[in-house]
Amino acid sequence: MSTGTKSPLAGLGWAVQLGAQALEALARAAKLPLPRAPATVAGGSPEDLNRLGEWLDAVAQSQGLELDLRYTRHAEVESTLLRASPALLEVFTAEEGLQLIALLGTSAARGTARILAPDETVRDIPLSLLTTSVQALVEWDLIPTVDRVLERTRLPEPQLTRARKALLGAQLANTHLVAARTLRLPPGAKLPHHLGALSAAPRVMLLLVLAVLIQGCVLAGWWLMGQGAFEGQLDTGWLWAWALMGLTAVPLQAALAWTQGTLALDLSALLRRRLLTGALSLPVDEARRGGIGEYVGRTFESAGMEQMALAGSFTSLLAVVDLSLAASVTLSGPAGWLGLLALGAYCAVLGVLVVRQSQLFKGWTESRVVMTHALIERMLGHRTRLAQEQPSRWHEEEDQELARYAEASERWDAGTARVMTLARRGLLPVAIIATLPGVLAGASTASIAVGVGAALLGARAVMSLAAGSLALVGARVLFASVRPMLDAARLAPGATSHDTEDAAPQVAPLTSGDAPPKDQSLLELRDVFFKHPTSPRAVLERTSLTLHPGERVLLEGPSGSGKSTLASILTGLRRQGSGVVLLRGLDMATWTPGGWGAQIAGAPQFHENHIISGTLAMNVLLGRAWPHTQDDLKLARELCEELGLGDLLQRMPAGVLQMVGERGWQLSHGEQSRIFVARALLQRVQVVVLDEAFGALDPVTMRKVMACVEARAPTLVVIAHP
Ligand SMILES: Nc1ncnc2c1ncn2[C@@H]1O[C@H](COP(=O)(O)OP(=O)(O)OP(=O)(O)O)[C@@H](O)[C@H]1O
Repeated sequence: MSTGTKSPLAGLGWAVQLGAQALEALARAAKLPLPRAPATVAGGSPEDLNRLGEWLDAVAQSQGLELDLRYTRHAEVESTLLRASPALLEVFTAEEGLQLIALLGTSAARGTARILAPDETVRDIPLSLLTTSVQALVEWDLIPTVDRVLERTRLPEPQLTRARKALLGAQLANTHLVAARTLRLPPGAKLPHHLGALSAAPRVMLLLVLAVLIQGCVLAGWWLMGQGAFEGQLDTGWLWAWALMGLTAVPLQAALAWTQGTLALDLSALLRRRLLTGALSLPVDEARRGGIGEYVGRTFESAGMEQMALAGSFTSLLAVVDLSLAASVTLSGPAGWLGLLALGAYCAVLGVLVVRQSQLFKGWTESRVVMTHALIERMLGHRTRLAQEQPSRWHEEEDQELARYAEASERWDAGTARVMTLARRGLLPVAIIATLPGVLAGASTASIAVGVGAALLGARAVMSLAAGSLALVGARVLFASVRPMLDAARLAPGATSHDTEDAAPQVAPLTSGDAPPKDQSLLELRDVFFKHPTSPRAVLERTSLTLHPGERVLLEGPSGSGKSTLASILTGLRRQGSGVVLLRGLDMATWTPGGWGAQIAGAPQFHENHIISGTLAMNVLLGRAWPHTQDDLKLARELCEELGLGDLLQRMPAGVLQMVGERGWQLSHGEQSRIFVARALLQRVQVVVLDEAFGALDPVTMRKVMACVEARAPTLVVIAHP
């Protein structure tokens, strides 16, 4: 495929070994915050190009950032690149092989891409060139075949190039590839950093300016009309001026809606990402405390919070602009300072009523959360209750919960109706009373008209402000129930690195598969103590354990003695109460959760583990980078066969790509437990911890599984009953 000519991308791509520098330069150019002390990543450069993605993820994490994969079809690479920046791209050229491109931006109109070259100069290149180089990642092994076909056609250039492109496009129509890795802040990064990255402050300023301009146009229009009418010269010129003011407001209104809509979308996406990350990072005991029902309840509440917070903030913001204009018009009307005082006092009364509403909303929300929790519990325990509970008791609690909910709803609705009616109708009479002294003192007709206009404007602003404030107090109440999840997002990988100004450096995932020398300890526990907050006695007391590379350890103990608790500490799911836990000589506190997880994997007890709805391959390769490579799929098949699942694979029409889980092929107890073992073994970690993983297996299968685990796990901890 070599043409002997210089590649158009020559000198513009970063060598793969310079991936860390490329990421840092890209982050700086894209104005993303970098930590003062980046975390350590073992292995300065990727040793295995098949694991380049994992290595880049680890580097991004060490810099307090994350890479979001833009996985797309061959034909859609260009449209994906248009929305991907800032991003790191893997490209393939015949002359330089695999390289990285730091993409800063794209322009669809000009068809160009702005990239950061290794000498840190910014260059514009054709977007099509970038697209072709990305597509070449999956094309290169097809090109010789396509060229052989085209050779016989003896097509001249440029038809030959076009024909090659068309043939490759047709062949690879359903092939997926990673078009780009977008560099962004992890969801758990500090809120000001996220708001800065979204340019939230200038966008809010723009909103305010647009709102003032729109109201200015409306007021100017009415002033023109009023002026013309009262001076008796309402000719066509005045009407044109009025119409012009009205028309000017139309594009401004469209710009306002666009700015508000796009900002709301960005903020809502940020909130959802943060919630999702938080839900997955909740400490295991905290997540369990409320149970699955409370989890689901909180998720529902988060949707309500998002809606109320966004709608409430925008409505209140625009209402404040309207109210300020209404106040200034009131001042120039016959009511003057008295009118302003009346407006202020009225807003204060409404404010008190709105705050009172928050108590009612809290009660309503609590009864709703209790109801959701109870409903989920009932659904989960449905069969048990059908079989074992007295039918007469089935709906007893449900009826009581419903009655409490209906009562709380009624109180909230009645209160809201009162506030809104007062906001809608109450200000006008107050404004008229405040205007009376001015009118009696002989104010002119024009001045009275201004007073009426101010009252109408004020009434509208007060109504919007009341609606916005009600939504905001509601959002505040819901925030309290969603807060644990939002806070937990800060525990997610990469999220803590920006806060390391005085904290200890964190160790990001080590991508190197090297184990320490055999005489050095790999994992060490010294005098570990652990107690559940709700329990008076400790589960683990002065527990010590040293594990060297390659060792096989069997942990036995009676039921309730703390074996699973110890396993959860080893796998990093729980932090010990006191004592020392060292991995490769480094204390647990110095590792990021991702860094620890990249070294030790565990298969939790059966009832704690889960088959995810998806393909069998996805279930066993859960710990590997997405998308799966052909090598990964081959290994997954091999391992399943070693674990005695070969027969199952043959029965499944789609083999390892068969859908399993709740909505797919229903796996038996023993099959599921072997999938859990395969999942732990395929994580490319140094230590595998299996917690009662063989309980559901017959003796022959168990021997087979044990042999496979012995052969595959570099270092092994098996937990079992005596
Ligand atoms: N949230 C909690 N609050 C208080 N005690 C708890 C909590 N969770 C677990 N425990 C207790 O901690 C102890 C240790 O539990 P663990 O699951 O580690 O035991 P185990 O040795 O693995 O038992 P088994 O062999 O039966 O699985 C048990 O007595 C359990 O009841």
